[in-house]
Amino acid sequence: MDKLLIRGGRRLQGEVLISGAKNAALPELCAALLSPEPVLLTNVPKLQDVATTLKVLRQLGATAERSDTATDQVRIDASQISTTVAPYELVKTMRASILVLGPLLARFGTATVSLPGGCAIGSRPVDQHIKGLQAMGAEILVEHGDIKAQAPLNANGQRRLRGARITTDMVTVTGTENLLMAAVLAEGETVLENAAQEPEIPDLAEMLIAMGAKIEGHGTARIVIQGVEKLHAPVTGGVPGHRIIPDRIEAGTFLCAVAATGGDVTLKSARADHLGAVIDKLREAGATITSGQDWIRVQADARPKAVSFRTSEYPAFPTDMQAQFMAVNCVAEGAANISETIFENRFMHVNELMRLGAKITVDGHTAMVTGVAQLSGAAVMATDLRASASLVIAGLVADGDTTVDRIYHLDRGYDRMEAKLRGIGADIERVS
Ligand SMILES: CC(=O)N[C@H]1[C@@H](OP(=O)(O)OP(=O)(O)OC[C@H]2O[C@@H](n3ccc(=O)[nH]c3=O)[C@H](O)[C@@H]2O)O[C@H](CO)[C@@H](O)[C@@H]1O
Ligand SMILES: C=C(OP(=O)(O)O)C(=O)O
Repeated sequence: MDKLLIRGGRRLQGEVLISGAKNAALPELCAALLSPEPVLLTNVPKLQDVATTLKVLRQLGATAERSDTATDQVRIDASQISTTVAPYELVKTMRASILVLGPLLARFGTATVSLPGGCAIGSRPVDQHIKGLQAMGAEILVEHGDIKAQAPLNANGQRRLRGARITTDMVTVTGTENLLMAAVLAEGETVLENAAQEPEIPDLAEMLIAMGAKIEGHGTARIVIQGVEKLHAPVTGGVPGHRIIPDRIEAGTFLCAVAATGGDVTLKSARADHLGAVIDKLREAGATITSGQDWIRVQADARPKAVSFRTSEYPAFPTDMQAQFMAVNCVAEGAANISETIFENRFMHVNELMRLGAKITVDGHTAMVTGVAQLSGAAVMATDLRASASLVIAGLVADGDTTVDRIYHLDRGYDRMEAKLRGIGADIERVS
């Protein structure tokens, strides 16, 4: 199994190119199931989760291939689907496979998708996805670990979802995405209240609009969709395809790395307007951040100051940045509280950070971090995707060697992280 070996203490300097967003790529690859025409996506990150999604689409009978020449491009042809069943063997490897449920049910009137189950960060039920689809007339049976869904018969004897007004009990990102993708081909109007506003939602909506969907209010808590009969291949500004937005969490991770180690790094193809809460907190920590339309520069010369924060739905501080910012606080001057409000078990990185000498106590949903002047390198183990990133940041700033084991978690969501870090001066390598 691969590990990362990091020799800490290097200042980071230079430029990094940010990849397309994992959390936009996954629903958008699944959205290709909504059309019989081939869908081209560009700026698709090279991640294990993307490879898994392509496997899920191929298992359904679609062709889904990355271009050999333009390697950020993926083409999906879902004109010939052989099954509408997504089995446990695939779904268990990636929770986001649940995102095929809405598109399959909307276009084919039937879908069976294995229940994803929980993961290291929490129990993560999908009850809101199911309740929303039921409000659209779907009959849903959950048995033997599968969600078996069927759309109602309409006057023409076709199985087609019906538009509905749906208010989810909580803000759910993939729940909003699944219901949005279901609604675009439903009969009549759907109103999604309490919708998630994360930037990946408006990006998905823009892709669907480029395919002929009628959507308003995306990016707000109330999305209104008028269902259409069919969708075509996406065309953006007269050009075939849809370009995925930059990954705000990858960008935020690099910003935190520089805030912790010190340095001067410019992120290219990065959107500061998607990272408002994180940038505010990094400025509070003492970093200087400047930005343009598609770049962000971070300069950090002194030891960071500890900063308290609380995770919440967008536009507040993202839970997917909590672990990485905790790593910054671990080496900061002073003490800070971090409250996690989205997932019940997202402090798995704490014990590993403590192996590196961090001073952290956890009380329920709050971690209290007292910065230390120096972390010391050690062998640590990744427990989930962002926990892995926080251990890499801590390793970059620690004294001596750190090895991070189980980096398959990191590979799920970061595109060649160690190569990008090496490009800005980090001493980091992948070892077997
Ligand atoms: C692929 C993807 O985009 N993943 C992101 C998505 O995950 P994901 O979409 O799974 O997260 P949700 O927004 O759905 O979860 C928010 C909270 O709602 C709860 N919940 C959700 C749905 C439901 O039916 N019932 C329910 O109880 C969850 O357990 C959690 O406590 O948003 C999370 C919150 O920003 C991010 O951390 C993940 O990176
Ligand atoms: C929790 C995350 O992803 P997923 O929802 O795919 O597990 C993440 O990206 O931090």
